[in-house]
Amino acid sequence: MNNDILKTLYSQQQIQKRCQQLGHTLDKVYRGKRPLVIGVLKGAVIFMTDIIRNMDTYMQMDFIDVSSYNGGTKSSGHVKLQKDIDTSVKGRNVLFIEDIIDTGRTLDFLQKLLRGRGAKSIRICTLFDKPAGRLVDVKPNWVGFKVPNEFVVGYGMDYEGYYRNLPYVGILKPKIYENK
Ligand SMILES: O=P(O)(O)OC[C@H]1O[C@H](OP(=O)(O)OP(=O)(O)O)[C@H](O)[C@@H]1O
Ligand code: HPA
Ligand SMILES: [Mg+2]
Repeated sequence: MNNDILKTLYSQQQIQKRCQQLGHTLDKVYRGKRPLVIGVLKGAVIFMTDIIRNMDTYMQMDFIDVSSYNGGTKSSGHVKLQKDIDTSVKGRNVLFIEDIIDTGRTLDFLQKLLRGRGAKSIRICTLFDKPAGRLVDVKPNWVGFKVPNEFVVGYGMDYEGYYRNLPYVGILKPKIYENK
């Protein structure tokens, strides 16, 4: 897999350090609020498991599965709900955990969905933010790192389902996805 990466953007060590910092910040914010922490499948799984272990806060977790890239490098423009959460969000403090916000479509869809179900508060923590990709106005409350307007993989982020298990994040060589 390493051979397919053009450039490393953030190392495993940098990511782990940032997870600790963000976890401690969220710990202070959510202490006593019993949040429902929702991971957005599949990309957020790796970050979710790292961040919550840096929080000494009573919380519950759930997962929602939406997809719009279908494994490729371009958003289809249509966010499809593949699997819903099992928990009621009415009156709950919801914290979304995401791997990346790019066009903003995924989180725009999810915020609207849970607002309609009566969540008390909805906040977003994303490890990566690609502001130059934004097509819909979504503002995360906490961001780990910014990434340039390139297709990035690793630490949960995929191309055709691969590379999620890379412990670091890098730019994928365009030759991997060109002529597809
Ligand atoms: O801001 P956006 O343009 O909506 O892009 C961000 C979303 O796209 C990716 O998910 P994807 O739909 O590829 O599903 P996956 O998490 O299963 O890879 C990523 O994990 C985010 O959830
Ligand atoms: O740059 C990206 N890489 C992987 N998945 C993504 N989903 C949105 N943007 C990206
Ligand atoms: Mg995702």
